Amino acid sequence: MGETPAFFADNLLGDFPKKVDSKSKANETAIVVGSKIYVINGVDPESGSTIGVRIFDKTSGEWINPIVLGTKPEPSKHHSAVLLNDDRVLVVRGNSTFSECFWFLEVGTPFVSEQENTLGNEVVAWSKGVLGNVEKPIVISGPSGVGKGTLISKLMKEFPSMFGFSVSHTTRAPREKEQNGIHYHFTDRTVMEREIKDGKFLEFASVHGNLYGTSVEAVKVVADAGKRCILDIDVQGARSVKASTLDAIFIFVSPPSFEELEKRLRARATETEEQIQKRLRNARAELEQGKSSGLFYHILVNDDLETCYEKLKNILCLSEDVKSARKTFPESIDLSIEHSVSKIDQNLLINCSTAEHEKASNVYVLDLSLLKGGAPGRTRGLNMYANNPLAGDVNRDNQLS
Ligand SMILES: Nc1ncnc2c1ncn2[C@@H]1O[C@H](COP(=O)(O)OP(=O)(O)OP(=O)(O)O)[C@@H](O)[C@H]1O
Ligand SMILES: Nc1nc2c(ncn2[C@@H]2O[C@H](COP(=O)(O)O)[C@@H](O)[C@H]2O)c(=O)[nH]1
Repeated sequence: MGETPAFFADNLLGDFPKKVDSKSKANETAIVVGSKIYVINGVDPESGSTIGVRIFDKTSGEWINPIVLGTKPEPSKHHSAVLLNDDRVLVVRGNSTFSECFWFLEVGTPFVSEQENTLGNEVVAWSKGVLGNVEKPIVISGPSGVGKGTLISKLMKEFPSMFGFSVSHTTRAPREKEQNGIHYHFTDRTVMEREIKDGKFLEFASVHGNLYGTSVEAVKVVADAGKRCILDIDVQGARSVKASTLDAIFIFVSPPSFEELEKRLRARATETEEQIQKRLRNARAELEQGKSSGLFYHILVNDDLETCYEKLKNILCLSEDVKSARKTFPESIDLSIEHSVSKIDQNLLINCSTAEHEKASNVYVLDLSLLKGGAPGRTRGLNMYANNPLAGDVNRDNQLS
């Protein structure tokens, strides 16, 4: 049995408050769940290592080192912890950007129980909290030259904070204006084949003689930014996504005629004649599959661009109201050592006020009512807004001063 840290030895014996934020000078938090106390050690970032978790079993008086699953948060000099629903602990890391601030330690969720049964050991599992009510990803397919990229660019331009593009990997050579990491991750076939074997891809396909694929990371990056992911992939890729765990909306874009498709491909002038011929041959098969496979619930004919774009927005329920309701989250908040957190119903109040900054609007409300997902991936649906107690008004538009 390990040594009980002095700061909460009394609590182990006494009436340790349940469901209450706890904080210690030793950068450890202790959370009571039934007969167990979960001790989270923030670790001094200078000494490295990852954030640690131990369990004290009050019944046996023993310390347990659990198997820790999921991606762990980076060490943090100070953090707070709050128990939610008796099955997960919300950890708020100090001095952190939003994307690294909120973490969930699952201690009694169905996932953890299942893993405990399989592994025959005490298990805890981390998942990262992601801001925003990210909706289903959108898969857009259609023959080469039909206008998928054009429609996606318009959507991203009009709703920059709402949509994020899944940057695919490809073995084809970059076109003149294409940038690595923005339009594609341009890569070698041998490297990509190895990464496919290593399970790094959600889907991949051989398209027009080259390999194309969506990495798991490409989709995660978009979701972590609190945005809805758009995938521009071929029909084979769409089929693989449909068979995967990613729950997406599938849209097929069709040309008004084959002649018009050919005209657009030629006018784009990005392919050689041989490549154009190959793409047109493949287009016939893609059009057939797109319309008859039952894979695509939405089929859009891209005749007049503006009309087609409006129809796309209708499918995605992008009315003017939705547009104006959507606001971006601030980049980061300063959770100094002084911060405190408290839970009221489904809201977590994070108070970062200090003596010097007491006039500043630095009380934040984290809305936990729409949580989705969880370990071993991400816990999504966190919503946050600033609450200025001095003005007595809640600013739900996230416009932090
Ligand atoms: N509705 C439209 N009317 C006329 N031209 C269009 C229309 N939509 C797109 N285009 C043009 O057609 C060409 C092909 O469009 P785009 O590159 O977006 O196709 P794509 O489907 O993304 O092709 P690929 O699959 O090869 O990437 C571009 O030059 C674009 O400007
Ligand atoms: N299955 C996948 N298909 C993809 C992916 N990224 C793009 N594509 C499709 O390839 C063709 C050709 O694209 P181009 O940029 O060379 O013109 C087009 O139909 C895209 O939809 C991917 O990751 N997976």
